[in-house]
Amino acid sequence: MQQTSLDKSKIKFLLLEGIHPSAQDVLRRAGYSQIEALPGALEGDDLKRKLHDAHFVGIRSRTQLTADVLAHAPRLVAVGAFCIGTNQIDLNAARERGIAVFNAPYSNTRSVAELVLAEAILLLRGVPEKNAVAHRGGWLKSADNAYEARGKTLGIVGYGSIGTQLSVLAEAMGMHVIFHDVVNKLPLGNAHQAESLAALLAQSDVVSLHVPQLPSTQWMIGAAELAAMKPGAILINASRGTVVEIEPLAEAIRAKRLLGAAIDVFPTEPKSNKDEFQSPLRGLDNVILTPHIGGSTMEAQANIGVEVAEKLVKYSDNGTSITSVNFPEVALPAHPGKHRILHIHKNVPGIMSAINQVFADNHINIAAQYLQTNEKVGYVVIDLDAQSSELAQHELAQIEGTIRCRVLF
Ligand SMILES: NC(=O)C1=CN([C@@H]2O[C@H](COP(=O)(O)OP(=O)(O)OC[C@H]3O[C@@H](n4cnc5c(N)ncnc54)[C@H](O)[C@@H]3O)[C@@H](O)[C@H]2O)C=CC1
Ligand SMILES: O=C(O)CCC(=O)C(=O)O
Repeated sequence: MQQTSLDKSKIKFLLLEGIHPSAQDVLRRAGYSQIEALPGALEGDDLKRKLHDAHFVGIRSRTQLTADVLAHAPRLVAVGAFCIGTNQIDLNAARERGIAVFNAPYSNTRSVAELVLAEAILLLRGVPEKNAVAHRGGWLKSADNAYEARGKTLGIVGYGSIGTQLSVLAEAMGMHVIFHDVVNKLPLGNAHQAESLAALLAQSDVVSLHVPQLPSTQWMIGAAELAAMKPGAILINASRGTVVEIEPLAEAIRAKRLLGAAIDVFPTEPKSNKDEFQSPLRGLDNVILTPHIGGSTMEAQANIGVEVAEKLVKYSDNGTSITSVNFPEVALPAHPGKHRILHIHKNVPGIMSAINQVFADNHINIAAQYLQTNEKVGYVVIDLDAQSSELAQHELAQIEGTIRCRVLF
């Protein structure tokens, strides 16, 4: 169980994976000075060593925060995922340790949608292959297998933030849009929901995947699904590398059953820009291979830096956990003149009564109290007079089921 009450000068932020400097600007403006920013991801013992005394860590998609890694981060209060996906973090393990996780659910949406649309147009025209041939000194002037996007059907799998943004852009280009989602979604514009994934695959000239990494999306496009696509169709994956089986895709391209593909995410991705990228798709001219840069634009990265850093600052400064992906969400007002206790506990019967008993037994007046729970964890925030906070924190920390107890001044 962690008991903490630190002033800002002692709070350590570790920012990995080249997070945009806008994040540091936000943290410094908020009064935090202990910030270590590294350009790459860390793993294994290097990651554990760095996390040992960090209170906050910022990562992107590469750093794996497993249960084992989190167990080596005794002071960690919150994680900032400076991206959309949070599959690289064991969210349950974090929650059970009282570690809140925040992300940026919308800041790179547009960047992904624009890239995908551009790839669809280039692939429909066979540009990647013509470009590769020209680089080798050839000249592939031909209209064979070159098509306009206008009038073609785009099938979007996963009609969430990116899928819907892409849908609007594609319709503006004159494409027909159909989509498949596990949830019934309001279609934008003239798009409509396909009856099933199979129906979408059978009708689409371009299939683009925008689902999260989940057990249910693992290998959702394999040999059978590729065979169910229209002959000469195009596949685009800028979601997660676990969604598409790469060998059957390479085979479908080699056999010219599919016209082309654009793949931004891979089952195994190099750990850094210095490592070799290995894939059966290498050398296939009509496959666009990009190094997981769907969200990597200056605009998106600067916005993400600000958005996630602001969430970490709010959580650190006053306990606000709104938009956390694994934690009860509490929006808290400022607490001028009061100390604030943040008590994170297992959501078990009787624990709130034990907490309130501490205040009754010690005659401590509660100025304000906020409670939010989810299935596993409760998060109670209590404002009280400064002279009582040390005693209250000490007593609250003894309650069975306490995960973490922090005081803010
Ligand atoms: N390549 C890159 O750099 C980036 C990749 N991403 C990836 O894109 C994913 C999607 O992002 P958003 O659109 O913001 O997420 P979102 O959560 O807004 O949308 C995902 C949609 O997929 C649907 N879905 C879930 N399971 C499904 C299934 N089995 N079949 C069909 N639909 C299913 C959901 O109902 C939801 O509508 C992220 O989870 C992330 O992994 C996101 C940003 C950048
Ligand atoms: O920019 C990154 O590092 C990861 C982008 C991504 O995949 C996401 O936002 O989920």
